[in-house]
Amino acid sequence: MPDTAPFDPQRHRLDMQALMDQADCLVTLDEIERALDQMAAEIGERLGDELPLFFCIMNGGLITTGHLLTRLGFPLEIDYMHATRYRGGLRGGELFWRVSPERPMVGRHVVIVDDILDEGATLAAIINHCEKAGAASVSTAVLVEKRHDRKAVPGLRADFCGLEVEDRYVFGFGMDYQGYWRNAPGIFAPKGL
Ligand SMILES: O=P(O)(O)OC[C@H]1O[C@H](OP(=O)(O)OP(=O)(O)O)[C@H](O)[C@@H]1O
Ligand SMILES: Nc1nc2[nH]cnc2c(=O)[nH]1
Repeated sequence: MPDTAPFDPQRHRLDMQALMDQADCLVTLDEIERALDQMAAEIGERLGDELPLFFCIMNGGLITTGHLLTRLGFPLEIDYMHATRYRGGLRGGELFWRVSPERPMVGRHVVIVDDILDEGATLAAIINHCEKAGAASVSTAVLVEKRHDRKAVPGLRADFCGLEVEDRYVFGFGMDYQGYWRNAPGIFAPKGL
C-alpha cells in the first residue's frame, strides 16, 4: 500500500537525527580521503593515457565520483547513468533503469564509478550493458566493497576499490538510509543493524 499520509518533516527529522546520533562510524572522512587518493593514483597509472569515459552511477555514486575525479590529473569525460536495485529500501531487488546511458561507448575505455559493491548485481548488469554497447574496456571503481559471500557473481570485485566494510547496512558519503544521510561525512551503520 502506498503511504498516503502527509509528509511530516519534523517527525522524519527527529527519526533521522536519532539514527545518526546512535550510529556507529565505520570509516572516518580522513580514511575516505586517503582511500580516494590511492584509488586515483591507481586509475591514473592504468588509464591516464586512454581519454577514458567515466560514468557516475546515480544516486549513490555522486559523491564518490565528484571527490575521485577531481583527483585525476589527465583529460577525461564524465557522464552518468541511473540504475537502482534498492529504491530507498534496505534489501536489493530487480535492477531498475531510471536513466540508461545514451553516449556512444564504442571503442571507449569506460570506467563505472559507484559508492558500494554489495551483492554486485548492479555492477554486473552495468558491466554487461557497457560491454554490449561496444566499450573497448570496462573498469569499475567503488569506494567500498562489503565483505560477505553472497556476491551475484562469485568472486566479483571492483578493479579499483578504496575500502572494505563489514556486512552491515551502511550510509554516508553517497549512500542513503531511507533516502537520507547521503551527505554524511564518513561511513556509518545504524545501531543494531
Ligand atoms: O551491489 P548491489 O547489492 O547491487 O548494490 C549496490 C548498489 O546499491 C546502491 O544503489 P541503490 O539501488 O540503493 O540506488 P541509489 O544509488 O539511488 O541509492 C549503490 O549505490 C549501488 O549502486
Ligand atoms: N545505502 C546503502 N546502499 C546499499 N546498496 C547496497 N548495499 C548498500 C548499503 O549497505 N547501504
